[in-house]
Amino acid sequence: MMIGVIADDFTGATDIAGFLVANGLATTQMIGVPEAGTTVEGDAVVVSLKSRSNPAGEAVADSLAALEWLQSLGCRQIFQKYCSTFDSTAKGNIGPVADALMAAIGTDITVVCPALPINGRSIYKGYLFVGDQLLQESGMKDHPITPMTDSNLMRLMEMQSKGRAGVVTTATVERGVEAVRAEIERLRASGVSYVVLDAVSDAHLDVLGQAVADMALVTGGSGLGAGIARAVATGDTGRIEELARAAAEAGTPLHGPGIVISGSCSVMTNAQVAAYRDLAPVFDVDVERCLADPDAYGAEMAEWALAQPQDGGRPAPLITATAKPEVLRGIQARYGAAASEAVERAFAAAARRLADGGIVRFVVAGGETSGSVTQALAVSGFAIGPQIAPGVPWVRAVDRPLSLALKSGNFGAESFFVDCQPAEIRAVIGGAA
Ligand SMILES: Nc1ncnc2c1ncn2[C@@H]1O[C@H](COP(=O)(O)OP(=O)(O)O)[C@@H](O)[C@H]1O
Ligand SMILES: O=C(O)[C@@H](O)C(=O)COP(=O)(O)O
Repeated sequence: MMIGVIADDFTGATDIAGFLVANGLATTQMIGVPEAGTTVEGDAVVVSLKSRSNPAGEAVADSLAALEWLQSLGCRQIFQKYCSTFDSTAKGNIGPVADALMAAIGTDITVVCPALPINGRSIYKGYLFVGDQLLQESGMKDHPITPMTDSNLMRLMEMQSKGRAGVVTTATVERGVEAVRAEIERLRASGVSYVVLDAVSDAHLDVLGQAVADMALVTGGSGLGAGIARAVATGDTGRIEELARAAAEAGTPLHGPGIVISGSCSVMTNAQVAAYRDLAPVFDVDVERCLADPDAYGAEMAEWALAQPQDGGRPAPLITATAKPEVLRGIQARYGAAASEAVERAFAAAARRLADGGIVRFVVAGGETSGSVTQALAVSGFAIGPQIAPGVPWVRAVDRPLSLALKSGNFGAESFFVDCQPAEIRAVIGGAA
């Protein structure tokens, strides 16, 4: 096994797994840390944790347990995967987890690179941009759990971790692989532990992937994962085609009734919900009812969805808690973090009942939301299929007949929920081919 990934949420895990497969590495995604002794074949394995927003001590313990299992498989590189919008404030978990992984692995240096240019996340002089905006000016400033008010990755890492941070700038990246390696070494010798890597294009990620392919620990987003995969994959086009065929077979969504569950409040998910609302039956979640009795209310959502006909070209029903920033601010001012937790718990209860009721295709928007839903479905791992949009592959549960599309908050086009419908339904309601 070459690469072991520890992902801090479930959409992040499917995101990087999809890019590793697309760039030539046979990859399996595990849900939580498998029992000791569990073995997996392939070039890469991704452990999905739900550790982005829990207390740092828990995130560290879960990540170290994942590390131990990955080391038992003989992984020669560990990849700490977090969000391309960093999703980690001054008190966040990325620094504490990175500190703990460095100590456990026995290294004094790692890199920090959440860039994902294909989805508009780029890093310039250590500042993270989302599209044309600094991270702190993007929709991420209003995130319900991790509002991002700083865009400087060096500052964020130094606030969260024990180490000092430095940066390899675009100018160095453009001088090539050896220049990047030399700069990382120079920074290490000067006492830096966290080297932020600038990247504004896939060409930069190619250079970076080659430069860090031999490091024991790297940290970042799926863009760096793709760069490393391109650097270490055999380059044999036959093998890449064979992997693509295997992925298509493993990941092709199952036929049968589906559901769309949306718990992300991102700008893009708001637009996707608005677009799908005109086409499909919709259940708008009442947060107060989630707070009052999440399990009973979740079951009620599921009964509503199961009663919606899906024959005759009708799209899957949508259950949504997605709210605009001003509405969310009101809810949070009134109920605090309990509101988000209650919504997640209600979605978990709904998911269990939906699967028991025969739903075989789950499209879920939001990382925390996807974590709750997937954990409720009690699956142990995913085979990774083709990407619906960059960073969102179809995945197939390995131990039950379930297909899932776990969508990161800001990923996918406005038509994403339509794009996830079977071809015969898209032919009726429109959407991508
Ligand atoms: N209307 C709402 N009120 C309060 N919290 C909400 C509401 N809708 C969703 N949430 C919560 O917001 C969080 C969104 O996070 P997540 O699912 O990770 O989305 P994203 O991928 O956009 O970060 C979840 O915990 C979800 O339960
Ligand atoms: O890099 C990304 O944006 C994703 O891989 C990711 O981590 C998704 O997290 P959410 O936005 O919370 O879904």
